Amino acid sequence: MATIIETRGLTRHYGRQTAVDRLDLEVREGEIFGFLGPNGAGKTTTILMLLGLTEPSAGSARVLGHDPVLDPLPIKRQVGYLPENVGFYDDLTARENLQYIADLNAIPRAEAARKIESALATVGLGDVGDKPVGAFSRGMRQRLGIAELLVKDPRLMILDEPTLGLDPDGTLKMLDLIRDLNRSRGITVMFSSHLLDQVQRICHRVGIMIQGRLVAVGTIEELARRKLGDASGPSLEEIYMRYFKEG
Ligand SMILES: Nc1ncnc2c1ncn2[C@@H]1O[C@H](COP(=O)(O)OP(=O)(O)OP(=O)(O)O)[C@@H](O)[C@H]1O
Repeated sequence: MATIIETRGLTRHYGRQTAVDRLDLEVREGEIFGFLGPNGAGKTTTILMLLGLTEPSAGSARVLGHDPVLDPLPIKRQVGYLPENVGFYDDLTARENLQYIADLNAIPRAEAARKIESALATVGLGDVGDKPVGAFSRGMRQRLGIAELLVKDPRLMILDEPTLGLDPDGTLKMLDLIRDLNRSRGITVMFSSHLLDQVQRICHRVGIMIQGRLVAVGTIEELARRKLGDASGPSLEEIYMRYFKEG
């Protein structure tokens, strides 16, 4: 499987604080990778460095074969990024918001119209495409955020806490959507979360960040075996607590 994200010694300091500490990370094409860690672990900072939105203090990264510091444009073009707080124009409808994004990406009108219809249907917002986004629930806004990414036809989606603030139903819908997009379109997904059960539900592999350091990477089974000596028993929550406590 090809490597789609790779970092070597990736580091970011803020003043005296090290937000990301010599990170070696690999995400493979076709997988759903869960980037897990408590608040302040360095997940968002890592994501921003992968996208060329924040410069590393040391180390390097390659995303889809490009260096985010030297060559960020092809990354921005091919990666769909959902930030923790998605911004929309509240007085525009869902369709109009997506049209705006399509225009920004210079997608011809006829092609954009097709992509927008398909994206709205895929995320389950086909019926409310003409409603102003100001009236949308947080779950609907998050799904519209995914629709926005789909209009760009990304090879890779990087989602920062995509289920934050969603109720249980909204959370399930979002996770199912992520899994469907991965399965049916082969889109590689990296998503960050501090909610363990979610990651466990849909991720092929996970990485656990604690205080800027990646303390473990693997499938849930591998992590369970390594830390607890038993592949069948523990939940990710137990694994996470072990790593969290022991560092
Ligand atoms: N622009 C900044 N200036 C100063 N410190 C920052 C900045 N951005 C992040 N930090 C610090 O770096 C550390 C890592 O933050 P980061 O947002 O990457 O963590 P996170 O894992 O994404 O957490 P959360 O889930 O809360 O977003 C935190 O201690 C944070 O306070």
